[in-house]
Amino acid sequence: MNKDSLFEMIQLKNVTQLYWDLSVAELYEQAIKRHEALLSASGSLVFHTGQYKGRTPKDKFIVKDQQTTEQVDWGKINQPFDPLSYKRLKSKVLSYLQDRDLFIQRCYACSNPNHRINLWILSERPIYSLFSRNLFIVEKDPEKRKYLLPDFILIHAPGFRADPETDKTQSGAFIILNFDEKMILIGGTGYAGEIKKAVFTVLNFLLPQKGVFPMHCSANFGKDPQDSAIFFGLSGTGKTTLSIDSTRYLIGDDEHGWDDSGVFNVEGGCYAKVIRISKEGEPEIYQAALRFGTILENVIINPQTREIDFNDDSLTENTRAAFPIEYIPNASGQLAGGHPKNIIMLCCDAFGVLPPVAKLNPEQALYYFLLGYTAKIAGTETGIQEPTAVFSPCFGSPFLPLPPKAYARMFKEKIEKHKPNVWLLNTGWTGGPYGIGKRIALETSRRLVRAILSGELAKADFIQEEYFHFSIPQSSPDVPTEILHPSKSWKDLSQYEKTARELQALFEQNYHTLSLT
Ligand SMILES: Nc1ncnc2c1ncn2[C@@H]1O[C@H](COP(=O)(O)OP(=O)(O)O)[C@@H](O)[C@H]1O
Ligand SMILES: C=C(OP(=O)(O)O)C(=O)O
Ligand SMILES: [Mn+2]
Repeated sequence: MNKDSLFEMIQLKNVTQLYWDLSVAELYEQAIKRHEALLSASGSLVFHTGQYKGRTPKDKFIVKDQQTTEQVDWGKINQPFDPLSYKRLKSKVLSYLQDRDLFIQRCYACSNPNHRINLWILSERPIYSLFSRNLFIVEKDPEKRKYLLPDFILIHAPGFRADPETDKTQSGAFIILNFDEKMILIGGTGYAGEIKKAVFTVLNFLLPQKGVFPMHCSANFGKDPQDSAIFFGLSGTGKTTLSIDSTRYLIGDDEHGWDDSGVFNVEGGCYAKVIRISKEGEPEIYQAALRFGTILENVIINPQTREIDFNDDSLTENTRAAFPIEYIPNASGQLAGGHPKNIIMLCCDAFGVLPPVAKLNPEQALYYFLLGYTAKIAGTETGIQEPTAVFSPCFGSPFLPLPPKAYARMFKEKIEKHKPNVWLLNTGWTGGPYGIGKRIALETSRRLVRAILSGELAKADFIQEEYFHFSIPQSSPDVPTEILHPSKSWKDLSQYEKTARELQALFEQNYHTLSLT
């Protein structure tokens, strides 16, 4: 593909210079030269995203074409965009890109060759070219890379702002997926996570068409690549942190597919939260975050010494490190593993009602998969901070174009066929709700995960919990038994019973609002 055919394909005109597949060092130079980023004392590259420091689901749209009209679960999450407005906005973005430099990375998503999707990521800024290089999979052979034709093109113009009135967007920012044209248009937002999650959303539409189950989960395996485990969970529940473990080999930290041969990573890199990260708690991520090639997003850096301060949350809690998966010492190298023997559903329960670990029967597994529960701490406003329950069906509703039942059906088929053990793991509060109890120590969650994955925990004695009816182990290696059951860890038993009943009612209410027929 040469410059002219690219221009013809996406009607791009008068770009000053096109930079194809720049290397890490070249992208560093470009980003620094343009004052987009600062070199840290340890070698990573720090950049700040401006107004947007997290995803904005209300700015995301899917263009209504024949295929999407019929198949997409339209509503609050999947918002339609009309093809004519898309055409107009796209030409505005393309005129904005005139007389600018443009950085292109040719890479792909899905490590399984049968499901590979080639991507061209075009950005006006070199830092996002480096992000794409780090997060997606890069063809090692430069000759092959040169001839990589795109299945999807992503045009990224963070400096362009839409006018909601004329452009039919919700704000100056937009993430628009066009399946007919096989294009993704992102503008007005500098949060790098939008790039990877937009591609994931595309795959959540395309993979099911081939009978592949796409999952918002992390994955790793033990000594045997067939002994794989997956960890479902909403943002902040521990997918990245708990799947990166010195006793296991990492397949991936966020997005996977499951087909007849097992699980495979969609990506080739990690996007780890680094707020208050410690060398002791998360040694693998900590060292990766400091390395040459890693991008640190919205992390604070000393303007003179160029030392990084991971404790500084003055820009956001959502500070991130983006690096290739090889930066994790025990990355598996093959980005794939067998059919999961264990499935762990993570939640961060700020009500402190769910036990640190519970075993689920297949029916309960399907119920919790559809529910997609976690609970967060409400914004830091003055006064009391009440935990708020979040329900995100299939642990990823912002990324799922199809109705939840489409993914639930695949989940059910997979667990019926491969019969994994399914567990619920609360990485949130214990001994009481937020404000009274405390967050379960990362080390405790790690021990529980190791006991699950070694097969040890399945051998424990279990008791059935009275509100939720799942099975709680009576003991687990190296974990104090009294923390395993909330009715024992809470000081105020009647308060526990009241909160448990309330949460149970919330679960039922939410489950019934899902249309599953
Ligand atoms: N018990 C725990 N289990 C897992 N993570 C914990 C725990 N306690 C605190 N954390 C912190 O919570 C965050 C979990 O985030 P992360 O692993 O990035 O979630 P995800 O990948 O699901 O978005 C990390 O910053 C981690 O240090
Ligand atoms: C990148 C994201 O995913 P996660 O927090 O699950 O790692 C995100 O939600 O923006
Ligand atoms: Mn993550």
